[in-house]
Amino acid sequence: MTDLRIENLNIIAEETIITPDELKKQFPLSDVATKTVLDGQNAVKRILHKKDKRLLVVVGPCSIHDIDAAKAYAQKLKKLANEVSDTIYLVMRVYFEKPRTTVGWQGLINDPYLDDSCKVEDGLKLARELLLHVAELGLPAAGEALDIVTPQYIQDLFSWTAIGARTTESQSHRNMASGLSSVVGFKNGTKGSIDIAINARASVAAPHNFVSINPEGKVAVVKTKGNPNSHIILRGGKEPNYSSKHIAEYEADLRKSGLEPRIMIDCSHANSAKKAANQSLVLDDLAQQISEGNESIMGVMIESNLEFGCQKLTSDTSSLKYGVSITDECIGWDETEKLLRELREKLKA
Ligand SMILES: O=C[C@H](O)[C@H](O)COP(=O)(O)O
Ligand SMILES: C=C(OP(=O)(O)O)C(=O)O
Repeated sequence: MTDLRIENLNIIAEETIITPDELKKQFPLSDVATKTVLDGQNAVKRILHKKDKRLLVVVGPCSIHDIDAAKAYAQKLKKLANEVSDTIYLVMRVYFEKPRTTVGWQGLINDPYLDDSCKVEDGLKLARELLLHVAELGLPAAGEALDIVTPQYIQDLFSWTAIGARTTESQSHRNMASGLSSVVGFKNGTKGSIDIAINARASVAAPHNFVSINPEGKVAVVKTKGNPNSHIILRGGKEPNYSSKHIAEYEADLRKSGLEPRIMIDCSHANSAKKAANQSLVLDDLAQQISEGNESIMGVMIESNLEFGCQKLTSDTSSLKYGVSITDECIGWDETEKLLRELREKLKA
């Protein structure tokens, strides 16, 4: 018999999950966590608007795949954050959502057991529990908002948010980011286009209306008033784009668009040719530019983990090495500590 179906031809299953309100009831914000996020959001806003002269450093694993390792990393980072806090404001990269060039593991929320079982509800619970743990240490957290619905579940625990290179030009992401309470950074495109990040800044500052879900999990039209707190992130494209020549050009582009030139530089991705060992070269160059008087560099991003490098995710997850990234290469903890202490000395000088 002819199959007469005209929709859902490619859908295998649909499963309803916990609502944002229910998840927040299970993992409520404590007073300490609330204070961490509020202080974190405000500190980043002050840095963005030049009311705080410190350099914002977003540092941490390329992706979180092991909760215990992430907690151990957060513990170390909190100590270092206190040590360098006179010149550097540290925010931990707690990235749960990974965009892929083609296909691959899409992060802890999408697939928490790393085995394609894709237990998203468990992923959301693990993510919220870890974010609460980090906030209760007094450490602010940074995330990439890749999925446009999951912010309803966890965004109250982030002090800074990125929109990635593959989604900066997306209307849905700009709509969603216009409603975020934190500062939002827009990456340049994977091929190096800066105009999409500049346009995203203009877009995100404006009010938007879009379909999403509300805290009770019902489909809702969300109306935003626009997010006035944004900046661009240089992550390299066909080639690195952090040199003083590149930065001067982008400062001029931002000014031409009527935007304050506020720029974060990602030491990883195409700026390091995805080689973790190159991140220190980028950081050195930026420290030099700042000491020579550059005032638009407001932040840097570093991909760092407990251990150097990366490892392939295989079906035998029990063979994974502790503290090693399963996505992009990261620098290890010892180097992270050394680089940030040196950066502090250079900035002080
Ligand atoms: O930061 C992570 C990766 O660069 C990004 O998710 C793309 O990864 P892929 O090219 O390995 O898919
Ligand atoms: C995916 C990331 O970066 P980009 O969007 O620049 O590729 C990231 O920072 O994890």
